[in-house]
Amino acid sequence: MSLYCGIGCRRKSFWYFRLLSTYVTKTRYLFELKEDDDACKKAQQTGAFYLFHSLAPLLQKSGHQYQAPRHSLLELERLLAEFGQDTQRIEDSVLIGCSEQHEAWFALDLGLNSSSSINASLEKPEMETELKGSFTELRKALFQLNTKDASLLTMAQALLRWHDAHQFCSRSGQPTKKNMAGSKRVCPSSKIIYYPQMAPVVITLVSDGTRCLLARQSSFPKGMYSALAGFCDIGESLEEAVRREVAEEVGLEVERLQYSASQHWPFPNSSLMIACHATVQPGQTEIQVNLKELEAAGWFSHDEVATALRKNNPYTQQQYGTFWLPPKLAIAHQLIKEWVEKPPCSTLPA
Ligand SMILES: NC(=O)c1ccc[n+]([C@@H]2O[C@H](COP(=O)([O-])OP(=O)(O)OC[C@H]3O[C@@H](n4cnc5c(N)ncnc54)[C@H](O)[C@@H]3O)[C@@H](O)[C@H]2O)c1
Ligand SMILES: [Mg+2]
Repeated sequence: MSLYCGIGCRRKSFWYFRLLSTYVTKTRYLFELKEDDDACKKAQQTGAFYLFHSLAPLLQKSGHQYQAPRHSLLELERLLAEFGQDTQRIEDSVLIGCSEQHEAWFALDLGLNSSSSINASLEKPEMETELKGSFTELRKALFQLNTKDASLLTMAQALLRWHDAHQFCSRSGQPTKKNMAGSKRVCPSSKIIYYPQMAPVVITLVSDGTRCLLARQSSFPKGMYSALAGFCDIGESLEEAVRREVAEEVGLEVERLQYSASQHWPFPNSSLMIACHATVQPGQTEIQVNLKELEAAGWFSHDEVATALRKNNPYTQQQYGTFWLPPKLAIAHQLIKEWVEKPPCSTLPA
């Protein structure tokens, strides 16, 4: 529908403007902060900082949940001063988002070696006491965070990790310099601009019409089965990557494919998970597991998967070693849930 309504629908266009404007102005504001170092530095004055130490976010435990506290620039400056550190270190922070009221959010790692300050890693236990929290490995805490914090922290960690790993130009060998927001790094010598990257990964739930195929790697927690996943090769389309991965890992040829959703996944590095449903012909379901990639794979009935989804509690099932599925936050869970609620034989085009 056009946004340029006549007088007759003034009320409607007003609401459209209101609905769009919050998101659009927020997006434009973030774009400005990425492009303009001065504007970004100014945004730090009224912004909020999420703290990390060697890529582990500062978290506070409340019951079974974790929360990520935020600190103002003033609090951060006070903290650094208290530990005898240079406030120049704040320039290492990266922009990770903003509120609807345009309070900019930044992430800063106090443990990684700083490029803008001569100070090495700050003392972790003292910091934790002072900050009334603990720097917790994200892999351990991810599933006990709310969705908003989980998404912000995984993005922040990925960006901080990328900066830490791209301090030098691969052409000139000279140090690269990050822009204020951390949306790129530039080599002053070769003039090459480096942008943060993530690797595309396909994740596919294969079905034969009545059953779905689940597999596990030896590195998975005991008893956990998931959909088939694999990194895209360079030059491959999404469809080619799915076809190749399924053939490589279980020796099957998929014939129909349906895109479901995507997700940023931080482990072990930054990946863009692209989730799909795929089918094989009912007569061509014999699995040949590639043991270099997988520990086991098998067909599971609708009832088995529906029961596992209902009971899914990684904390208890890991202990008893029963068959269980990835937790809610993982896109594999969403893909499996989608199949249980609407098996793909009824959703895929003929
Ligand atoms: N979010 C989810 O629900 C979910 C579920 C399953 C897997 N995953 C993620 O998907 C990713 C890929 O799955 P996989 O391990 O089965 O992949 P895979 O089947 O492609 O096998 C991994 C191997 O691929 C090679 N490889 C090729 N390109 C690579 C790259 N850019 N980075 C790292 N290795 C590369 C390496 O040899 C590596 O050992 C994993 O990182 C895993 O964490 C996420
Ligand atoms: Mg794989």
